[in-house]
Amino acid sequence: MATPTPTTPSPTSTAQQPPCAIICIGMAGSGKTTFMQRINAHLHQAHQQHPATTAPPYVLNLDPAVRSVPFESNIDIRDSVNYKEVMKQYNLGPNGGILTSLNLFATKIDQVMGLLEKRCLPPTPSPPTAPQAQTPTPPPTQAPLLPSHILIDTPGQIEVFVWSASGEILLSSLASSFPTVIAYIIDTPRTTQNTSTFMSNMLYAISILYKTRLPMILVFNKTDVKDPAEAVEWMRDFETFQAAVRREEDEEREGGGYMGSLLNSMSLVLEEFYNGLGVVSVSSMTGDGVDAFFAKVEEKRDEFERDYRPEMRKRKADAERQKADLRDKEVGRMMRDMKMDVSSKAKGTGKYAAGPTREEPETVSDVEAMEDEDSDDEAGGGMVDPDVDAEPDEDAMFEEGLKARYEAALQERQQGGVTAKSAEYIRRSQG
Ligand SMILES: Nc1nc2c(ncn2[C@@H]2O[C@H](COP(=O)(O)OP(=O)(O)OP(=O)(O)O)[C@@H](O)[C@H]2O)c(=O)[nH]1
Repeated sequence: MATPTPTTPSPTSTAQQPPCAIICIGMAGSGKTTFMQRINAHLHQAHQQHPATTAPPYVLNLDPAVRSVPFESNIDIRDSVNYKEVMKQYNLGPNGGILTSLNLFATKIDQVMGLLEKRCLPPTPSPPTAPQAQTPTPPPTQAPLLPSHILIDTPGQIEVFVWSASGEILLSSLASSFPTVIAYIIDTPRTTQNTSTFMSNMLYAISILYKTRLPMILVFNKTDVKDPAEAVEWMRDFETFQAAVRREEDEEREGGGYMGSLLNSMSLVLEEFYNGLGVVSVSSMTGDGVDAFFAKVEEKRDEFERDYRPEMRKRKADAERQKADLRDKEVGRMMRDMKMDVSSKAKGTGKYAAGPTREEPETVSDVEAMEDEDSDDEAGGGMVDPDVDAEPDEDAMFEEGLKARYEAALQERQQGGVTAKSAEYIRRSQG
């Protein structure tokens, strides 16, 4: 099998640009792993041809159930989680095993992201130090080339990855550090068999798009077996699709009815969705269309920076604002509770009531004696006891200090961030 030479020396980006993360998602057997192998080989080849300007990709395998991976991964979920052992230990079936393995892996997301950022992002410049006399400045060293792409293979059970808490943690963590694009791999021969299979696959893609809110490229794979031109035409022109539906109905002379009209209505609704998608035809077997795929990735990278990143920042800022509001409310509530405690203490009704309790008078002479005591107290009332006067200030300072500490503690707890909190949630749910 002839391997085509990459025509674009750098389908890749400039050296110090953060790499684009490409997440390969697709139904079981659609060819994700073969596609990963192909684009990985393509980037390695580009690196060999232009070692001074391009670096090899950084590769992650997130499929815990795959027996062997035909490419070398820098991070492999199987190194930290034993899928078979997980199934045995938790008494799970294959899907539960994959889900639990992903959950266990997601508890290490901080380490994974730390590693990714260390390997794939330029080092943050250290703060300038005061210039010292006689110390010659060392010549600037050449920064190592950064990978232009991060490639991620996922399990074939799409729902397990996309709709799980761990999948969400992995995706959102990646997207918060790198421009991220989803490559939705489609098994062209199977998907374009008929209009309803095609529509089912498109609905799957749309649900992933809306769930992840990341730019998406539809990769029609296995084009060496079947040309996706007809399916692409169905996306571009809904009338062609509706004509195909009618043709199928005529041929089958059954089914028609609601199915045909449902497909027709959906083709109208989906027109908007198709417009936002990148579509490429690829053969992972022959390498056909890989250059076009990387060109599309660059387009989507720009789209991510232009549309998705500001949207992500806005969502993050909203979440931060909500957290801050919640924190203020909690502090307010606590301070109100404390004030109630203090006032009940002042009235002497609580168990910490201030001062010695007074005995109840039993006789008239007792009452007279007590009144005398009171008037004696009042006589000296003009004198201000400095200790008594200082009390409210001390209380206020104590209250302020407590409030500050409480706010700091709340902030610290909340700054544990989504990932740590979610990881904690997963850990608990595993228990
Ligand atoms: N003819 C042809 N076959 C392909 C192509 N891409 C993948 N295949 C075949 O499709 C089958 C499935 O490919 P995989 O790469 O294992 O698919 P996958 O999506 O990773 O599968 P899961 O890991 O089970 O989800 C294999 O037999 C591949 O050889 C292609 O472009 N052309």
